[in-house]
Amino acid sequence: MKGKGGKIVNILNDEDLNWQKVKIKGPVISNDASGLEGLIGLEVLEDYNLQSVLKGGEKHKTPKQKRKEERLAKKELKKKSVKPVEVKAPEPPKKRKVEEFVEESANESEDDDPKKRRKKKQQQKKMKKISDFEKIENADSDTEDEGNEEAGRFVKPPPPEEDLVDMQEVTDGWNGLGVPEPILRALAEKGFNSPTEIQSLSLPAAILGKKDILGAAETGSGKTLAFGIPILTGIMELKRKNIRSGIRKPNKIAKKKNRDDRDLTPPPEELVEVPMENSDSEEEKQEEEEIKEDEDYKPLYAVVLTPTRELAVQVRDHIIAAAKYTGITAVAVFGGLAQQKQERILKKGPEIVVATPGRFWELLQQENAHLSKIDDISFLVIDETDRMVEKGHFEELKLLMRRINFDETRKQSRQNFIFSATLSMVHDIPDHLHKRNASRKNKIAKITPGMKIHSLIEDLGISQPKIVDVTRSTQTAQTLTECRLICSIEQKDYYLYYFIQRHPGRTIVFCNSIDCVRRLSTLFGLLDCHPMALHANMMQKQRLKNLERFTKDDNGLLIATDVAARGLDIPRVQHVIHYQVPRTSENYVHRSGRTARANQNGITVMFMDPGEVKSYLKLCKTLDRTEDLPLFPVSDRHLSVVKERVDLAREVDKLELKNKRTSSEIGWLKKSAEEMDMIIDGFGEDGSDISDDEDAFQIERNRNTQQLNGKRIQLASLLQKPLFPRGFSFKYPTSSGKLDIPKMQFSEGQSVPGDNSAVKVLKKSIEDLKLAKKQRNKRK
Ligand SMILES: Nc1ncnc2c1ncn2[C@@H]1O[C@H](COP(=O)(O)OP(=O)(O)OP(=O)(O)O)[C@@H](O)[C@H]1O
Repeated sequence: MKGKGGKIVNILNDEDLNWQKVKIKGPVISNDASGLEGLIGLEVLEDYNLQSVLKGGEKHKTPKQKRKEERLAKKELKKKSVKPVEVKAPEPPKKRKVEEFVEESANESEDDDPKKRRKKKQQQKKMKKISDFEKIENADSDTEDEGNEEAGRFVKPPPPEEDLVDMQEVTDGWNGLGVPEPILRALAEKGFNSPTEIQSLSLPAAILGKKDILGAAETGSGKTLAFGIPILTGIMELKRKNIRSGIRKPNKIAKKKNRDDRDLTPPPEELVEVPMENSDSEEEKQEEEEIKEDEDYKPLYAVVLTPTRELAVQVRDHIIAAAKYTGITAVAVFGGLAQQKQERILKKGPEIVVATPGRFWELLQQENAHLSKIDDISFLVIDETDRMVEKGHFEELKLLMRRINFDETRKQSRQNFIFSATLSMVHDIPDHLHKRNASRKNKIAKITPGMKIHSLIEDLGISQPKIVDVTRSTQTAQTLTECRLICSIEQKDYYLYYFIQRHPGRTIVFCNSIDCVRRLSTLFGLLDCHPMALHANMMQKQRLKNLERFTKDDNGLLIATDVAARGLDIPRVQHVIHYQVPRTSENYVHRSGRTARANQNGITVMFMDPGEVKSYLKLCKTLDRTEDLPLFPVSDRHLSVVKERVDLAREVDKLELKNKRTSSEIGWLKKSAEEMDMIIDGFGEDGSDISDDEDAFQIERNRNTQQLNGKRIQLASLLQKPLFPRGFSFKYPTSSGKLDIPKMQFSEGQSVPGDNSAVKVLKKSIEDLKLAKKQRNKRK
């Protein structure tokens, strides 16, 4: 219907449409105060296209009006419980059926029979799960489309049909966990046919139940994807629903608490809204800008915090691999790299940020626009949590938690993931407290795993998480073989060289200090073992480079501090050597966990000198070990050759150091002489050496150099000879005193046969010892 002179006239084009005049009783020009003043006639239009009417109308609305109308429409729809009409591709009949069933069942009046009622409820629950899963599946295609429109880099052609069939077979093991198809596709590509234990227990609670997860599982058991998959699934869901944040609804208590808090605490000054008197056009302009900003808004959905930089890079890579077909972006932000570069990366608005807490907090303090959205994140992960909450280590984490937990509603609508291999590990009361306990009434009790977990939940402000603890009482991976090697401090270098030569393979050596890493790196460099160092005082670029080189070398040797102990997932690490007994049981578990990952075999050898026995016993107690770790067998016959080489390398190292010192002393002398305008013995007026024979410094330097060169040549010729000659048989002393001689055949150019691994050698030696013991007992 239109009135002449009304706005609607402009909306519809008179020439195209079939307007019909309406006969009105009485005068055509109304002037009778009946509310129709100015009306000169009526026309109706019955045959029209609603879309064009709406579109035409939209043109004339201010953004404010539009938003108001949208709000009203939504309210109206809510009242009527009608879903908003979306232009959708027709859904496959099966999926529609499931949803209809759920809705129908919900609307049906309840049956009188309680048994039937229960059965129906269970059925509804089951169908709801399937429906949720299918909704997520549907979301994938939506998300991909969004990605396609937003950025060309996310455009992915649909997989060919035969691929889909194959993929379904491959990913059968993931059924019923709520993992959407694009993620399944990426998992299939990686050959992950079924979930690991921690994944299958956490995924349904996280994806379908939207629960906080507190997960503890052995090292290398796939914890990264146990939080990575639910986060990616959740982001896909939020994107599909066009929701910026809040994966779950906050409860009423949270809302009330928030209201109460707000009533009690005055808002910070910067949050006080100052009413502005804007003219209409100014307001409209502002709103238009707001809308534009809205369109450009890139939400930060998830933040993952890790204790080390290398781990941040690795977690990002794992997430990116799983997100390959989702269009979701993830970046890593950590200290030691150019801040500007990281700011540039953040400007692109990645949906997931993996970070170390220090750099994250630093950027937040500088009001980085993207990271400031942390208040609105939907997912928070604290990886290696027990390490992250250690006193004095991560003050920034506490500050971050205080900030994001300030708003109770947001806190409640955020999903949290707390993971570590040693989350529930507890320690005995220290000796000094034991003594104090004896004289006290109020005794200090040992903390239980439950208490530890509870205190973590309290510290981090997490609500009723699902606790998934699948760690074994021994805390280490099932496929890990553990042993020790007793020797003096002096002998440790010999045994390390022996081990590396005798058992080639990717090896990580852990030390308790940076100095020790440096010394060993130099020594084993001289012994041609090509070690890579990793410690906190290295340049970050070098750290990453060394790690990369190590990863590429099948016989790589990494010498590191505990900075490499947690989380690093380097494929096919065969040996982990604790050059010193680790300071904590947690460090032992995490260091050892760099091998025997993802059900692969691996061995860990702890070198211990007599001074370390006490630490070793403490470690055994915490790790619930009732028996000593077995001793790793070493063939003493070859230690003399090993010793000769290592000693020579040590001498070369010493001489090199001496030479460097002499050179720097000469340099310092020259510089001082120049500054004081002096001529000193042994140098000409221009500071040049005048005679090598006359100057004491020069004489010493020359002698050193000669000696050094001689030793270098000697070492080089030794290193050219095979350490274990061809046809050599290893002999290990047994407890009976007899020598056990394993039969081995060495091929040309191969010092140790491939199948003679450290694990096998140890197992064989354990069997032999058992046999010898049996025989001894028989004789008795
Ligand atoms: N479902 C799966 N099937 C096969 N391999 C998997 C699966 N999930 C993860 N993995 C692989 O297992 C390895 C270990 O995973 P991840 O690094 O997540 O272990 P983790 O439990 O976090 O170990 P840590 O405690 O040392 O940090 C990785 O190489 C990962 O790609």
